[in-house]
This record gives sequence, structure tokens and C-alpha cells, in this order.
Amino acid sequence: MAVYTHLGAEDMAELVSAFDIGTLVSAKGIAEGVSNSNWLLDTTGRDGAGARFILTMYEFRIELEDLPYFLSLLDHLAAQGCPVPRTIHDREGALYRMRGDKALALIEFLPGVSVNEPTAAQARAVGAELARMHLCAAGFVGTRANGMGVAEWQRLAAACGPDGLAGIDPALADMVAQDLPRLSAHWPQGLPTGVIHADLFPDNVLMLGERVTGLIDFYFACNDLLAYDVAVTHAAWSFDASGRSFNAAIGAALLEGYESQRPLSANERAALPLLAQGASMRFAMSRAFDWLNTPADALVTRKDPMAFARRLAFYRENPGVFA
Ligand SMILES: Nc1ncnc2c1ncn2[C@@H]1O[C@H](COP(=O)(O)OP(=O)(O)OP(=O)(O)O)[C@@H](O)[C@H]1O
Ligand SMILES: N[C@@H](CCO)C(=O)O
Repeated sequence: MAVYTHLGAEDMAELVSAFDIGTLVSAKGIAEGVSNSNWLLDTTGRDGAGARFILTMYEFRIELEDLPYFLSLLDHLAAQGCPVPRTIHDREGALYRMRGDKALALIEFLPGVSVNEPTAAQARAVGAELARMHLCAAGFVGTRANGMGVAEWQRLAAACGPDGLAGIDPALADMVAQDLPRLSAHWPQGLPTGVIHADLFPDNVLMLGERVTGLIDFYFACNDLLAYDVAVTHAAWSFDASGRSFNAAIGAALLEGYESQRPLSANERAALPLLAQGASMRFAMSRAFDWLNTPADALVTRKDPMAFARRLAFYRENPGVFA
């Protein structure tokens, strides 16, 4: 359940009046998501024909200073024709509003649903949209360092400690001891960089049939290696939830779709096995930290770090999947 803050009907109506979107018709809390509170708002719309929006209150993990980057990036990509929600600016032109010490932003509602078991055609479409996003973001002026890069994996691993990791699974502690120093020492340098989504899991893609209707949740977006984003997306889409079973057809379709819009250089392709191991390490570490630091009675369900430890082992042992 991801509505952490109660907003009463009067609060909501007052908030809506700060935007040129008509008057409030209904507001419903959205259960999905863990980081922020989200509501689905229906209003009468500017022209009375009705309009639908997503209202987000930023609760954890998002620094206020990063919000202009995330929200202007949505505007930039939407203006270039990418399927991302536009930010609705308030009557004064602001990208977000403050309520107490929390920021609130309104974004366009996009149709579509997140798929659980993608087909190859859907994976191809997602790969193509990821590449289009990379290309469309080329003119975006904002920059943001990757806060979930190698240094952060090291910090999270140290915060968990070898005993904490071994308490989750001895294989997780072994993986960190063996693979983290190797990945850190050999992390690719000099590959093409740009704006990356950095978290393009199936739950962050909305689809209608084989068409991508929305790329959402840009709150890890940053400037980093474009091929790393391909690796993150490959790791997120090409396995079952447990990370035990790799789906070669999905992985291949995703890469094919990506290259239909932006061919990878020989150096990028050669780096993918290592980048995919790094992507797996990133999610194994953030999940391990959350596993050890989320109270058992918390509202959110903890995600299994071993699902990404298994992916890392797969990529280490099967570099040929990117050949
Ligand atoms: N622009 C949009 N159009 C339609 N639905 C949306 C939009 N943005 C968000 N949603 C819906 O709200 C849900 C939660 O959004 P989001 O993933 O951004 O939340 P979050 O708390 O940041 O999640 P996460 O757990 O990934 O950190 C999504 O799963 C989707 O159902
Ligand atoms: N998509 C991530 C959560 C955001 O870091 C995961 O599944 O672990």
C-alpha cells in the first residue's frame, strides 16, 4: 500500500485549484509503488470534458534538489514524442508545490498496464522505446550523477556487513566478497553516456498490447553509460521473478528492439556482460539493505536480493548471451 499521507477532500480540492485543470471529481489512492504516495485524480478538465492525472507526494529517498531534473526531463521527453507523462505546471508555472515539508507534483495520466510475463514482441517494443528515450534525451540540459553507482553498492554492502549478508543467504556474502571488488576494478570507462532511466522494470512500463504507452517512475534517472541502462533493462525483463530462469527470446528481442533505434558500438556490446553483472549487483545490494532495514510489520513487501544474486551468477557464467 503506497499512500503514506492522508490528504482530505478539502486539501485535495484546494491543491487542484492551484492548477488550471478544472475542479476535482474524484481522488483515489494507488496501492502500487513503495517510495511515494500516489493518487489517481479525476477533474472536470480545462474544457469541462474531464481529465485524469497522477498526484505524487514525495515521501522518502528523493532529494528535493533532484525534483527539477526528474520533472523537467519528463517535459523534455514528452515534447520529443516519447511516451512519458508530462508534468502539469501550477498556475504560477512551478513544477511542484510544497505541503509542509513534502513536495507534491501532478503528472499526466497515461493509459496501459504493466505486463507480468512479457512476450518477445513486447520486449522488442520496450527495447526500442528505451533507445528512443536515450536519443530524445540527448538535448536535455539537466545533469544528475548516478546515486546508485559502484560507490553506492560498496556503501550498501558495507552497511549490511558480511554477517548481515550471510544471514540473508551465505551465497550473497560470497558474491559480494568475490564479485564486488572485481566489478569495481573493471567497471567500463569511456562508453557513450547520456540520460538513463536506470530502473526500467516491467512495473515501470505501461503497455497496451504490444505498444508501449508509458515509461514511468524516472526517480532514479541520471547521467551515466547508456549501455548500463540496456543492461539494467535486460536484467529486469529477461528472467522469472526468482532469477532462476533466463528467457533467451526475451533478452534477444529486447536487444534487437534497442538496436533498431540505436545500434550498440562494438565496445558497448563487449561491455554488456560486465554491465549486466553490475546491474544485478546494484539491485541485489539495494534489496539486501532494504531486507535488513525494513521492519517486519512495514506496509511494503521486501524484495528478494537473491533474485538478483542469481542473475549476477548467470551473467558471469554466460557472457555469450550478449554475443
Ligand atoms: N503517469 C502515469 N499514468 C498512469 N499510471 C501511473 C502513472 N504514474 C504512476 N502510475 C501508477 O502508479 C503506480 C505507482 O507509481 P510509481 O511506480 O511511480 O510509484 P513509486 O512509489 O515511485 O514506485 P516504486 O515502487 O517503483 O518506487 C504505478 O505502478 C502505476 O500503476
Ligand atoms: N526496481 C527495483 C526497486 C527500485 O530500486 C527492484 O525491483 O529492486
